Amino acid sequence: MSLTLHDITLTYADGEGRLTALDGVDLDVPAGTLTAIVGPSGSGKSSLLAVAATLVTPDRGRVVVGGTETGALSAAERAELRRRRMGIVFQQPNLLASLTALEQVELMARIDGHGRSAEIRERARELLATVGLADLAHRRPHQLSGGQRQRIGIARALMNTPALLLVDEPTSALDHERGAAVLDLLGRLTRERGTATILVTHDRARLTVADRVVELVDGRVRATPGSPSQCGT
Ligand SMILES: Nc1ncnc2c1ncn2[C@@H]1O[C@H](COP(=O)(O)OP(=O)(O)OP(=O)(O)O)[C@@H](O)[C@H]1O
Repeated sequence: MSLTLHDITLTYADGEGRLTALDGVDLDVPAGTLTAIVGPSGSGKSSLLAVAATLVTPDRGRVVVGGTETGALSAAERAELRRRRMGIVFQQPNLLASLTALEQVELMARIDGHGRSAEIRERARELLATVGLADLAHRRPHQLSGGQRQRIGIARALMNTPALLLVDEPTSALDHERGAAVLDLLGRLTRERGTATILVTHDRARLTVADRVVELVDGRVRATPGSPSQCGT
Protein backbone atom coordinates (compact mmCIF):
# COMPACT_ATOMS: atom_id res chain seq x y z
CA MET A 1 0.00 0.00 0.00
CA SER A 2 1.44 3.39 -0.94
CA LEU A 3 1.17 6.75 0.78
CA THR A 4 1.11 10.08 -0.99
CA LEU A 5 1.05 13.52 0.55
CA HIS A 6 0.20 16.34 -1.87
CA ASP A 7 1.07 19.93 -1.03
CA ILE A 8 0.44 19.62 2.70
CA THR A 9 0.26 22.78 4.75
CA LEU A 10 -0.47 22.56 8.47
CA THR A 11 -0.68 25.46 10.90
CA TYR A 12 -1.25 25.57 14.65
CA ALA A 13 -2.78 28.36 16.72
CA ASP A 14 0.06 30.37 18.23
CA GLY A 15 -1.06 33.23 20.44
CA GLU A 16 -2.71 35.77 18.18
CA GLY A 17 -1.43 34.24 14.97
CA ARG A 18 -0.67 30.87 13.39
CA LEU A 19 2.52 28.88 13.35
CA THR A 20 3.23 27.07 10.08
CA ALA A 21 4.46 23.57 10.96
CA LEU A 22 4.30 22.14 7.41
CA ASP A 23 4.58 24.32 4.34
CA GLY A 24 3.64 22.74 1.00
CA VAL A 25 5.10 19.28 1.63
CA ASP A 26 4.93 16.66 -1.14
CA LEU A 27 5.94 13.12 -0.30
CA ASP A 28 5.46 9.82 -2.08
CA VAL A 29 6.17 6.57 -0.23
CA PRO A 30 5.67 3.58 -2.57
CA ALA A 31 4.74 0.18 -1.16
CA GLY A 32 7.78 -1.82 -0.10
CA THR A 33 9.98 1.20 0.58
CA LEU A 34 11.22 2.94 3.71
CA THR A 35 11.55 6.72 3.84
CA ALA A 36 13.48 8.30 6.69
CA ILE A 37 12.52 11.81 7.77
CA VAL A 38 15.29 13.80 9.40
CA GLY A 39 15.59 17.43 10.41
CA PRO A 40 16.17 19.72 13.36
CA SER A 41 13.91 19.81 16.41
CA GLY A 42 10.70 21.66 15.59
CA SER A 43 11.07 21.22 11.81
CA GLY A 44 7.72 19.43 11.51
CA LYS A 45 8.64 15.73 11.56
CA SER A 46 6.06 14.63 14.13
CA SER A 47 3.47 16.86 12.50
CA LEU A 48 4.11 15.13 9.17
CA LEU A 49 3.61 11.76 10.80
CA ALA A 50 0.35 12.87 12.44
CA VAL A 51 -0.97 14.08 9.08
CA ALA A 52 0.07 10.85 7.34
CA ALA A 53 -1.69 8.89 10.10
CA THR A 54 -4.87 10.92 9.44
CA LEU A 55 -4.83 11.95 13.09
CA VAL A 56 -4.49 15.62 12.16
CA THR A 57 -6.27 17.24 9.20
CA PRO A 58 -4.04 19.65 7.29
CA ASP A 59 -5.15 23.19 6.42
CA ARG A 60 -4.41 22.40 2.79
CA GLY A 61 -3.39 19.39 0.72
CA ARG A 62 -4.33 15.76 0.24
CA VAL A 63 -3.39 12.53 2.00
CA VAL A 64 -3.86 9.45 -0.19
CA VAL A 65 -3.46 6.07 1.50
CA GLY A 66 -3.54 3.03 -0.78
CA GLY A 67 -5.44 5.02 -3.42
CA THR A 68 -8.02 6.28 -0.90
CA GLU A 69 -8.47 10.03 -0.54
CA THR A 70 -8.58 10.23 3.25
CA GLY A 71 -10.09 13.73 3.16
CA ALA A 72 -13.30 12.16 1.88
CA LEU A 73 -13.59 9.75 4.82
CA SER A 74 -15.58 10.27 8.00
CA ALA A 75 -13.77 10.28 11.35
CA ALA A 76 -15.05 6.75 11.97
CA GLU A 77 -13.77 5.57 8.58
CA ARG A 78 -10.36 7.11 9.25
CA ALA A 79 -10.24 5.34 12.62
CA GLU A 80 -11.09 2.07 10.90
CA LEU A 81 -8.35 2.67 8.29
CA ARG A 82 -5.81 3.28 11.07
CA ARG A 83 -6.85 0.23 13.03
CA ARG A 84 -6.87 -2.18 10.10
CA ARG A 85 -4.07 -0.93 7.86
CA MET A 86 -1.68 1.25 9.87
CA GLY A 87 0.94 0.60 12.50
CA ILE A 88 1.76 3.79 14.38
CA VAL A 89 4.61 4.09 16.88
CA PHE A 90 4.59 7.28 18.90
CA GLN A 91 7.44 8.57 21.02
CA GLN A 92 5.20 7.98 24.04
CA PRO A 93 3.30 4.72 23.67
CA ASN A 94 -0.16 4.76 25.19
CA LEU A 95 -0.19 1.53 27.17
CA LEU A 96 -3.00 0.17 29.30
CA ALA A 97 -1.99 0.09 32.96
CA SER A 98 -3.68 -3.19 33.77
CA LEU A 99 -2.24 -5.31 30.93
CA THR A 100 1.07 -7.16 30.82
CA ALA A 101 3.57 -6.49 28.02
CA LEU A 102 2.41 -9.62 26.23
CA GLU A 103 -1.26 -8.68 26.53
CA GLN A 104 -0.62 -5.16 25.16
CA VAL A 105 0.90 -6.67 22.02
CA GLU A 106 -1.86 -9.27 21.65
CA LEU A 107 -4.67 -6.81 22.14
CA MET A 108 -5.06 -5.41 18.60
CA ALA A 109 -4.99 -8.85 17.00
CA ARG A 110 -7.62 -10.06 19.45
CA ILE A 111 -9.89 -7.07 18.77
CA ASP A 112 -9.71 -7.72 15.03
CA GLY A 113 -10.10 -11.47 15.43
CA HIS A 114 -6.86 -12.12 13.52
CA GLY A 115 -6.03 -15.80 13.79
CA ARG A 116 -6.38 -18.29 16.62
CA SER A 117 -5.54 -17.48 20.17
CA ALA A 118 -2.43 -19.67 20.34
CA GLU A 119 -1.10 -18.17 17.10
CA ILE A 120 -1.67 -14.65 18.36
CA ARG A 121 0.20 -15.44 21.56
CA GLU A 122 3.07 -17.00 19.65
CA ARG A 123 3.40 -14.02 17.30
CA ALA A 124 3.26 -11.58 20.21
CA ARG A 125 6.02 -13.51 21.98
CA GLU A 126 8.18 -13.47 18.85
CA LEU A 127 7.77 -9.72 18.45
CA LEU A 128 8.58 -9.11 22.11
CA ALA A 129 11.71 -11.23 21.71
CA THR A 130 12.69 -9.21 18.63
CA VAL A 131 12.57 -5.98 20.62
CA GLY A 132 14.44 -7.63 23.49
CA LEU A 133 11.61 -8.06 25.96
CA ALA A 134 11.19 -11.83 25.98
CA ASP A 135 11.94 -12.04 29.70
CA LEU A 136 9.64 -9.16 30.65
CA ALA A 137 6.48 -10.31 28.88
CA HIS A 138 4.62 -10.68 32.20
CA ARG A 139 5.36 -7.15 33.45
CA ARG A 140 2.86 -4.30 33.55
CA PRO A 141 3.78 -0.77 32.30
CA HIS A 142 4.60 0.65 35.75
CA GLN A 143 7.15 -2.15 36.19
CA LEU A 144 9.04 -1.18 33.01
CA SER A 145 11.43 1.61 32.01
CA GLY A 146 10.52 4.27 29.44
CA GLY A 147 12.63 2.54 26.80
CA GLN A 148 11.05 -0.81 27.52
CA ARG A 149 7.59 0.70 27.22
CA GLN A 150 8.55 2.24 23.88
CA ARG A 151 9.66 -1.18 22.66
CA ILE A 152 6.24 -2.59 23.55
CA GLY A 153 4.80 0.16 21.35
CA ILE A 154 6.96 -1.04 18.46
CA ALA A 155 5.98 -4.69 18.92
CA ARG A 156 2.31 -3.72 19.18
CA ALA A 157 2.43 -1.67 15.95
CA LEU A 158 3.85 -4.66 14.06
CA MET A 159 1.33 -7.15 15.39
CA ASN A 160 -1.30 -6.78 12.68
CA THR A 161 1.28 -6.61 9.84
CA PRO A 162 0.29 -3.10 8.82
CA ALA A 163 0.36 -1.94 5.20
CA LEU A 164 1.47 1.53 6.30
CA LEU A 165 3.96 1.86 9.14
CA LEU A 166 4.60 5.25 10.75
CA VAL A 167 7.36 5.30 13.33
CA ASP A 168 8.53 8.25 15.45
CA GLU A 169 12.07 8.00 16.84
CA PRO A 170 12.14 4.24 17.35
CA THR A 171 15.70 4.04 18.58
CA SER A 172 15.88 6.94 21.01
CA ALA A 173 15.28 4.66 23.98
CA LEU A 174 17.32 1.71 22.74
CA ASP A 175 20.99 0.89 23.06
CA HIS A 176 23.01 0.68 19.87
CA GLU A 177 22.66 -3.04 19.29
CA ARG A 178 18.95 -3.17 20.03
CA GLY A 179 18.31 -0.05 17.93
CA ALA A 180 20.06 -1.64 14.96
CA ALA A 181 18.00 -4.84 15.40
CA VAL A 182 14.74 -2.87 15.44
CA LEU A 183 15.70 -0.91 12.31
CA ASP A 184 16.73 -4.11 10.54
CA LEU A 185 13.37 -5.60 11.42
CA LEU A 186 11.51 -2.54 10.09
CA GLY A 187 13.53 -2.68 6.86
CA ARG A 188 12.90 -6.39 6.42
CA LEU A 189 9.15 -6.14 7.06
CA THR A 190 8.92 -3.20 4.65
CA ARG A 191 10.46 -5.21 1.83
CA GLU A 192 8.95 -8.61 2.56
CA ARG A 193 5.42 -7.39 3.08
CA GLY A 194 5.30 -4.44 0.71
CA THR A 195 4.75 -2.02 3.57
CA ALA A 196 5.09 1.72 3.03
CA THR A 197 7.17 2.89 5.98
CA ILE A 198 8.04 6.33 7.30
CA LEU A 199 10.66 6.55 9.99
CA VAL A 200 11.28 9.79 11.84
CA THR A 201 14.72 9.79 13.36
CA HIS A 202 17.52 11.95 14.72
CA ASP A 203 19.87 9.06 14.25
CA ARG A 204 21.58 9.71 10.94
CA ALA A 205 24.12 6.99 11.60
CA ARG A 206 21.58 4.30 10.91
CA LEU A 207 20.00 5.62 7.76
CA THR A 208 21.37 2.81 5.63
CA VAL A 209 18.07 0.99 6.21
CA ALA A 210 16.23 3.74 4.29
CA ASP A 211 15.50 3.74 0.57
CA ARG A 212 15.24 7.48 0.76
CA VAL A 213 16.11 10.23 3.21
CA VAL A 214 13.99 13.36 3.30
CA GLU A 215 15.12 16.36 5.31
CA LEU A 216 12.60 18.77 6.75
CA VAL A 217 13.69 22.31 7.53
CA ASP A 218 11.13 24.81 8.82
CA GLY A 219 8.29 22.63 7.59
CA ARG A 220 9.64 22.27 4.05
CA VAL A 221 11.34 19.40 2.27
CA ARG A 222 14.97 20.10 1.52
CA ALA A 223 17.01 17.84 -0.76
CA THR A 224 19.57 15.96 1.28
CA PRO A 225 23.04 16.11 -0.24
CA GLY A 226 24.44 12.68 -1.00
CA SER A 227 21.09 10.95 -1.12
CA PRO A 228 20.66 9.42 -4.58
CA SER A 229 16.93 9.10 -4.16
CA GLN A 230 15.88 12.69 -3.77
CA CYS A 231 14.35 13.03 -7.20
CA GLY A 232 10.62 13.40 -7.07
CA THR A 233 10.35 15.21 -3.78
N1 LIG B 1 -0.24 21.20 19.12
C1 LIG B 1 0.60 22.19 18.78
N2 LIG B 1 0.23 23.48 18.95
C2 LIG B 1 1.05 24.50 18.57
N3 LIG B 1 2.27 24.32 18.03
C3 LIG B 1 2.68 23.05 17.85
C4 LIG B 1 1.89 21.93 18.21
N4 LIG B 1 2.58 20.80 17.90
C5 LIG B 1 3.75 21.21 17.38
N5 LIG B 1 3.82 22.56 17.34
C6 LIG B 1 4.93 23.36 16.77
O1 LIG B 1 5.03 23.01 15.39
C7 LIG B 1 6.41 22.94 15.00
C8 LIG B 1 6.70 21.54 14.47
O2 LIG B 1 6.62 20.61 15.56
P1 LIG B 1 6.91 19.05 15.39
O3 LIG B 1 6.60 18.40 16.68
O4 LIG B 1 6.20 18.57 14.17
O5 LIG B 1 8.50 19.08 15.12
P2 LIG B 1 9.56 17.87 15.16
O6 LIG B 1 10.43 18.07 13.96
O7 LIG B 1 8.86 16.58 15.28
O8 LIG B 1 10.36 18.20 16.49
P3 LIG B 1 11.22 17.21 17.47
O9 LIG B 1 12.37 16.69 16.66
O10 LIG B 1 11.66 18.15 18.56
O11 LIG B 1 10.27 16.14 17.96
C9 LIG B 1 7.22 23.34 16.22
O12 LIG B 1 7.51 24.70 16.12
C10 LIG B 1 6.27 23.07 17.38
O13 LIG B 1 6.56 23.93 18.46
